[in-house]
Amino acid sequence: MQYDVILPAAGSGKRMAAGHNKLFLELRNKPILIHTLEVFQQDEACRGIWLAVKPDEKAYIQTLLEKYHITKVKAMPNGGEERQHSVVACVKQIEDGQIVLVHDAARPFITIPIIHELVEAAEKKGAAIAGVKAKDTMKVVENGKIKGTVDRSSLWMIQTPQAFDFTLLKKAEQQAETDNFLGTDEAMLVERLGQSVYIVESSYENVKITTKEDLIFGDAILSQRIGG
Ligand SMILES: Nc1ccn([C@@H]2O[C@H](COP(=O)(O)OP(=O)(O)OP(=O)(O)O)[C@@H](O)[C@H]2O)c(=O)n1
Ligand SMILES: C[C@](O)(CO)[C@H](O)COP(=O)(O)O
Repeated sequence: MQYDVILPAAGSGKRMAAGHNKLFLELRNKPILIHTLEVFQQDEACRGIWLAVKPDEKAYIQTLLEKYHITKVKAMPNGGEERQHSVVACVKQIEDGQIVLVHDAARPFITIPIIHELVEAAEKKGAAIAGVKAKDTMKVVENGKIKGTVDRSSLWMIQTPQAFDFTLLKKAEQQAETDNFLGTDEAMLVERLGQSVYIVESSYENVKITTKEDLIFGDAILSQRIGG
């Protein structure tokens, strides 16, 4: 069970408003980006890491890779305007992928058992994504008015990693480019091909560091894991 992982890390962190790439913020004295990279560096099933970065951040990231002995990064292509474009930039660099995962570099708390469940599911079914069951009631709102409530029993909050047969992922990205379609995750691109995508139940700890409150939650997760 081998896989490659694409880590889009070329965002602007607007919602974090840190004044720089939020992935350079530290949790327990270590950059968020490194926390994420270390999971895949340590996973023997991970063949290679493909990291989409901002051109002007490449040199700094290279120093981080050397400092933390991250040796699996195969390429650091320039990210794009949208997350999807950053993922495509990595897809174009992978030559002989079989199972490829796409994982937000901003999700540092993913664990190897969940990764392996996703890889196994993608090997069997072609596409599998991480998610957790919705905990809040979800409603459709238009102009400040509730238009309806979505049945929560079938609602999941979707995360990454998202694992794919590489041929399928490439086909989905190519079709999206042809159609000028922009999705918020890669699963959307595969779904629109009519391909079934399967869920693997993940953890509520697998948060995406997006706003400042997530840093508080993230520190608490690390404290619990380290026992500190
Ligand atoms: N053009 C982009 C946008 C996002 N990302 C990456 O995709 C992941 C998830 O995106 P998000 O959490 O939205 O990060 P940002 O786009 O940086 O945040 P914001 O939307 O608040 O600006 C992050 O690891 C981010 O670095 C990327 O590689 N290229
Ligand atoms: C891919 C994702 O993490 C699934 O929930 C999410 O859609 C990314 O959204 P973002 O706005 O690009 O962070």
